[in-house]
Amino acid sequence: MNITKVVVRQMKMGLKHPFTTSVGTEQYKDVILVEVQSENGYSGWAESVAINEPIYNEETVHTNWPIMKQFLLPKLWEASLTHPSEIAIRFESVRGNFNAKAAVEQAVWDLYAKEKGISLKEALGGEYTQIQVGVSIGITDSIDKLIGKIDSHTKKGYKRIKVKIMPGWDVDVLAAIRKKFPDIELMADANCAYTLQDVKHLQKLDSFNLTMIEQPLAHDDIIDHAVLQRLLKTPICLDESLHTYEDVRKAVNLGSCRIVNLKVGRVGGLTETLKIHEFCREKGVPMWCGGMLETGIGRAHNVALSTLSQFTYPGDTAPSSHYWKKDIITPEVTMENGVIQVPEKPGIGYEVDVDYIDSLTDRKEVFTRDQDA
Ligand SMILES: O=C(O)CCC(=O)C1=CC=C[C@@H](O)[C@@H]1C(=O)O
Ligand SMILES: [Mg+2]
Repeated sequence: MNITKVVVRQMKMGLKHPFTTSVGTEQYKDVILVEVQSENGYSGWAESVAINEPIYNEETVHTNWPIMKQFLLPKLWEASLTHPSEIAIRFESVRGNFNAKAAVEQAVWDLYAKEKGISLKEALGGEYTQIQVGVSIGITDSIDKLIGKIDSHTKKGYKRIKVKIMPGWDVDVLAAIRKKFPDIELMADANCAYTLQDVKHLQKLDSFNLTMIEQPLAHDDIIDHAVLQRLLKTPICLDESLHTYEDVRKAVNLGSCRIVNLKVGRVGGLTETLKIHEFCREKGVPMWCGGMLETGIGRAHNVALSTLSQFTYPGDTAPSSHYWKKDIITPEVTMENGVIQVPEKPGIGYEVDVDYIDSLTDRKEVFTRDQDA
């Protein structure tokens, strides 16, 4: 693959519904899109999951741009590529900045698959022809409103309901949910809202038959999570704490988690995702695809990686219509009876609506091989 041009865009899309977690509320998304073009005329696409403020991790759309421009994109020109995994090696000298690295690396994976004429699922070694879909419901103004949302989403066929919890919005909420929905597959995401001082309180969650409790403690911890897991019956799933294969290896070996939420943007891309997947497969650790309110381009990547064999739990991979009035891909990602049919077309398998993207674009920069990036 000879990459000749890269287009970086920042666009704004309004979410259909504000999304509230223990760390804040998102009403819209500023999204950085990366398009890599090859001399053969193909375009590979991906998006950064970085948001406007450093509340989920330390990156933002504002940090992504200079890191891509100064340190990542010039590495694309170093030599031609035979496989996208070579990008991850070139990016090793750049510390952190996993969202930015992933967006560039994933776009190269899409380009690679399109040049080969195979789906991204096939390029990754995926197996499933359809994926089970879960939905993540943000914190609401009242328990009744949350119950109403769970009811409507359950009727839409979602295979798993994820609710957000935090101190003061947890035990009563889960008790009300279980009273109304005793049998649904239910999990809770705390987004780092508790500490080891809350152990006694967190042990009350064991009575709600949750499939997992996601990221109860600090975003940069695996030690306290190992202490907590030994005191809980419910499996802990980690999200924010896991940035690399090494983090996952240590967390699993320490007993900090029994389930892994895999967000390709959090771990720096699909090559690292495959390393983590292989480790979890060998250790028998179940995985699922986490979401970052992606547009259709990021969603398409998530659908493809959810076909890997160890992704045995429904992911946060709701269809386009759950988030957007109009998505930036055609067809949009749709769901029937709680499953998404995995596209078999080359690359991410959906057409990118470039005209619509350009109508939403606030900033755009073109980088070429013979330019000082
Ligand atoms: O994309 C989705 O539907 C999942 C959304 C979601 O749960 C999250 C999005 C962004 C950051 C987090 O607050 C949270 C998560 O922790 O998974
Ligand atoms: Mg999470």
